Amino acid sequence: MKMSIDSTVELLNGVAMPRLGLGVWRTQEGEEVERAVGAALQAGYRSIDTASMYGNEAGVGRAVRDSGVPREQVFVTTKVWNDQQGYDNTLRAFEQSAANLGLGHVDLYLIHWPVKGKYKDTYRALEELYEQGRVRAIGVSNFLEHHLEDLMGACRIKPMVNQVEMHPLLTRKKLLMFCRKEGIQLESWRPLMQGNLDLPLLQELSRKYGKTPAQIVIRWHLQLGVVTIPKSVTESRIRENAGVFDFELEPEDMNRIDELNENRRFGADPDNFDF
Ligand SMILES: NC(=O)C1=CN([C@@H]2O[C@H](COP(=O)(O)OP(=O)(O)OC[C@H]3O[C@@H](n4cnc5c(N)ncnc54)[C@H](OP(=O)(O)O)[C@@H]3O)[C@@H](O)[C@H]2O)C=CC1
Ligand SMILES: O=C(O)C(=O)[C@@H](O)[C@H](O)C(=O)CO
Repeated sequence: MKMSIDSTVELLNGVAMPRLGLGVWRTQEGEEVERAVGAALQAGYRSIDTASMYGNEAGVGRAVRDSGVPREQVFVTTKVWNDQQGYDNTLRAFEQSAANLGLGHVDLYLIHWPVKGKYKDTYRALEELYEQGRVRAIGVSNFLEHHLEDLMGACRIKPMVNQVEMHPLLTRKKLLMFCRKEGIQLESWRPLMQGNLDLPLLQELSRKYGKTPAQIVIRWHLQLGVVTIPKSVTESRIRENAGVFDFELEPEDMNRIDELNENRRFGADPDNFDF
């Protein structure tokens, strides 16, 4: 029998978060981001992942407002950038992001990267915003186990989400287990390896299931219980990437994809970044 997957996961505080969202990194502010977000909402997406660093929060907000989809049905994530961290700076950065978006509350507010010496103060500001009802959920991004342990030793409200680089060449099994044990929802960025999908196994599975390599990879994330946010500005691909709820990868194929792991990052190492 086909494994059916709900369209949302329940976060630690009971808030429902869509399992699939549209990522908008390097999607230009203005027409490009408005078109992409509009196409995604029309295709059934109900989650958009932006960040103050992406420079397109205003376009995301306009596209959501103009879509005709009720605000409460759309889950919008944004993130505090590295040079905005610290308690007071983060509260200010949030006001700017909220004004850019123009959507009232923010659904999920994340610390973008674990800036040493600052992320605990930054997180205190996120707790404050959560308690004030300005954000429906809070969490982190690019946190390794040691960052999470350090933060959880100091915070009052457990992070609800950890958004990290994850894909078939970087499977993050230990971190995934750790987050599952803690009830922290893992969310994968760069899920499609930036479009580098021409691996022989993905081509083979594409033929076997009658699905594209991108759909095979997105389905692998979903069957692992990971929330994912593939990016595209191409309408046909935006629709394609949402066509992942009508088939199921067999357990042995899930394992074969797991075995592609090379611990290979396309992005920065959270223990060694400088931006
Ligand atoms: N928290 C963090 O630090 C980070 C978060 N992110 C988030 O994660 C999102 C996704 O990651 P991202 O780095 O954008 O990379 P992805 O792995 O999502 O890949 C995006 C690339 O793949 C292409 N693509 C999309 N769909 C398909 C398809 N069906 N077939 C072939 N190619 C396809 C896109 O092209 P095209 O657009 O031309 O269609 C684009 O070039 C970001 O947009 C951002 O929201 C990303 C990096 C870091
Ligand atoms: O896209 C993001 O959210 C990121 O944080 C990264 O792309 C990061 O900015 C980076 O890779 C810088 O080179």
